[in-house]
Amino acid sequence: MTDDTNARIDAVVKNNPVVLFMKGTPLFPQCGFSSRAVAILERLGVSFESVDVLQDQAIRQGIKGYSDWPTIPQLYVGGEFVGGSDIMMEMYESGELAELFQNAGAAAAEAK
Ligand SMILES: N[C@@H](CCC(=O)N[C@@H](CS)C(=O)NCC(=O)O)C(=O)O
Repeated sequence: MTDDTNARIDAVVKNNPVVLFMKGTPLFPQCGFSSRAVAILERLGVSFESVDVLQDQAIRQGIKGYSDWPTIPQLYVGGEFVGGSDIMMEMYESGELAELFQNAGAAAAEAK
């Protein structure tokens, strides 16, 4: 991955509380895994920034090296990699994902 791609990914991840790297857009996901990730976030009522990796091959490949995770979608909360759609689903079902967003929200509120 080039330094430029790494810097672009880093900026999106660090400057947005919740970011989903996905295929397609939340309105028109282009893959079942991305669609599932969007559905989980929408179910939790979380507002998020999305990045369509199909629009940028450098980001599509670069994000895998950035997180050391081989697939898309990828969820980042508070600058940290959380996981793909399987992990999101497990965390959603256990309540862990809702808790993560609550804690992230509390941290953002405290920082103000
Ligand atoms: N277990 C993963 C599966 C995701 C997956 O298999 N993604 C594939 C198809 S969308 C992928 O990213 N392949 C590499 C690529 O398309 O660059 C998850 O739950 O997120």
